[in-house]
Amino acid sequence: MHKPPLNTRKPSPTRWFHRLYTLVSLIAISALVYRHCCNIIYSPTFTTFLLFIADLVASFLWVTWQAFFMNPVHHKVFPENLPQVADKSEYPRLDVFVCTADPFKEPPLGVVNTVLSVLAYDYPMEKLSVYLSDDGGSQLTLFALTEAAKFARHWLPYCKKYNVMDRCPQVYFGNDTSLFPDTNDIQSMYEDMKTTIQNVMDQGAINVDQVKDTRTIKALRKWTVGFTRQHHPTIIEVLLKSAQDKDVTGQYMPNLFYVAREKNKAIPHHFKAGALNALIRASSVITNAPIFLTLDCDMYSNDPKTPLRALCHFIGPKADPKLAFIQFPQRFDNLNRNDIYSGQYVLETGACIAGMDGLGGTNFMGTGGFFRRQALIEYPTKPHSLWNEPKEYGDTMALAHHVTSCSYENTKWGSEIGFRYGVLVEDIYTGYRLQCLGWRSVACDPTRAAFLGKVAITLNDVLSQSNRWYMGLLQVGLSKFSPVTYGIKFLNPVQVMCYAHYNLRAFWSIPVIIYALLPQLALINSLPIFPKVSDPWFSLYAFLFVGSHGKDFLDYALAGSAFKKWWNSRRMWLILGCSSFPFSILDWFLTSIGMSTCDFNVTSKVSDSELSKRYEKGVFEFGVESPLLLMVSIAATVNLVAFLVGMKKVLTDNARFDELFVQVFIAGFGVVNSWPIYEGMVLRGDKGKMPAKVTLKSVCVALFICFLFSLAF
Ligand SMILES: O=c1ccn([C@@H]2O[C@H](COP(=O)(O)OP(=O)(O)O[C@H]3O[C@H](CO)[C@@H](O)[C@H](O)[C@H]3O)[C@@H](O)[C@H]2O)c(=O)[nH]1
Ligand SMILES: [Mn+2]
Repeated sequence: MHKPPLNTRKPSPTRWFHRLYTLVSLIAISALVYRHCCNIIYSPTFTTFLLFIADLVASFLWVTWQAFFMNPVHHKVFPENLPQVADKSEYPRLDVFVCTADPFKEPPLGVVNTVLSVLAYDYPMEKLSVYLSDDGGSQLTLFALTEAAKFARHWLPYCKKYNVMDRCPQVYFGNDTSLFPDTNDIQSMYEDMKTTIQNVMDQGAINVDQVKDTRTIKALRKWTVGFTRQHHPTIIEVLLKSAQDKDVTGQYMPNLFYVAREKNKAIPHHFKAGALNALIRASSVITNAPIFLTLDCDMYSNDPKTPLRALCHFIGPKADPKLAFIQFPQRFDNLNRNDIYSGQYVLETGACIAGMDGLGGTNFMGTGGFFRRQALIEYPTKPHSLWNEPKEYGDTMALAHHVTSCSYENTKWGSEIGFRYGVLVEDIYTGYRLQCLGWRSVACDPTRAAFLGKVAITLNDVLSQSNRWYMGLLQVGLSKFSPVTYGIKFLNPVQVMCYAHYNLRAFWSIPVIIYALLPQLALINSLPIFPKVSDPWFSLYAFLFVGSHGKDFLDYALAGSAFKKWWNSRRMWLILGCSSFPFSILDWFLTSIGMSTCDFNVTSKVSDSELSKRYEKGVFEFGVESPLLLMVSIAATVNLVAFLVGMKKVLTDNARFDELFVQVFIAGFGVVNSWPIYEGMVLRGDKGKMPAKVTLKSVCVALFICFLFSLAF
């Protein structure tokens, strides 16, 4: 019998345009490199050398960036055809892993909203299990989850009865919902749950004596004296058991588990990768679904049919047996209109994943990935036993406790199986290592986002998050598993370029810092360092600048973004280039010589209403004193000084215009981009302005740099 397709794969027609563009630009870049080489040979100065290095690094990153556009493909899925391909009873079981790590940075109310949104998936209930991993080891989180389990008994049948789309209750009740006969009832139940959770959060701790439910009391009593979040035994709680627990209409519920793996101060826990591996093992014992989904605690489900979309790749006669994971790109629901911090990563979560999809497999992004369990527990060719010990534990739960203990980690976990350890970006690293083993991956990017999460909304949070990411990426890029030396043996060379681009992106700081200071300092000292406007080489610079910015703008426009959003993204690249990126390199260096340990600083998902309001308005949030912000202000100040001095020079002496134009332009570009920084430094009076100390320090340092260089030139 002919079965309709579950998915299709189409190369994007835009690839021809990208390839042509890349070719033309490669010629221009070669000309630039030629010019630099001549300069180095015939007028070797410190300046020519620095400019050469800057352009060389920028060219490398630019060329590797083009790799993402060489062969984009789009996968489409047809969940509506599933009934003709498989009976519901044949659907595989599905485990969902939700990770949380800190009840004060990741409010439990948000966490349980995510949990509720996936519990309410349109999927056979007896096949669905949700595991919450709590690296914060917090009673608050467990308590919130028990409340959520009670509310779920009402919420799930309500969602199914009215076929609700927004199954995250916070979102559902936040929208103007259509009123059904029982909407008010369910809403007040939700509000009650919210108040109960809020109350214990306000107290900051749980008074077990105030809890009524005996099962919950028993669970909470596991937090004995001496229990800390860094040091405690495993806690696994079964909050809903599919075969027993029924919702208010008498239907079976999914399974729901709370897991806080054992922590021991003396044993590294490997952050999220460690948490996920503990869940893989615990769930292998308990439910052992062949497919699991990983989610960050802020990434709630925005579409109840998402697992069915994932099935379209995993089942059916044409399913790829070597498919390791399906990535649903990260999307966010709290972005402001023009996305001032460029948190959406428009291209990285759009064009780039389509690009890598066409080259052998999309990168894994940490959240929104449906995995074939087998891919993480064995080699594609060599079967590998999951257990390093015989199953002598009669009781499943005892075994589950055993496999989530720290001592269990003393195996191949993190090196050959499971999410890979040793770097701060376990996600992209694990995806990459799987691909090196011959596994493949695809992207699934439905019009309605499958998941929605939260972007960081203060500049410092954004910068320190990027600091962590790019440090983690460097850990891969500069290790023995670097795509350039290791990946190249297994992957498509163009895909290697993509990974190399991500892994080495922190070096973007080299051209940014050089271009943010050198032309400006030379300008202050009336030293021309670029071709005159009348020089034919000038047109090469103009072409490269306009060409690269124009292409980038076009890529954004094709992704449906407006000009301002694109502009903000360009600004963020400059900001990151002088703050997070150099710090990532420094961190990498300090860690590799053993002078620093890498730490996963969890991004805050809390936002007070004042802060959210300022973010909504699109003003930058500085607020805290931080070296990251200091770097940005220094660069901004140098550019302002240089621009003013330079303008005076070219206006008073017309003859100088020709030779100093490029430098005045670069300083001016810096000034325009730094506008929100100046506002934060001097024009604003609100709480989010740049702290006076940072402003003062940066002005002093900037003036000192200017002075120092006037001696050097
Ligand atoms: O020791 C830890 C630290 C973090 N987490 C969880 O990891 C997730 C991501 O942490 P977050 O602070 O939100 O980091 P982000 O930088 O926003 O996360 C992005 O980058 C991470 C590292 O590359 C990926 O794991 C994430 O999926 C991706 O969204 C959250 O659910 C945390 O609860 C843990 O479970 N244990
Ligand atoms: Mn996050």
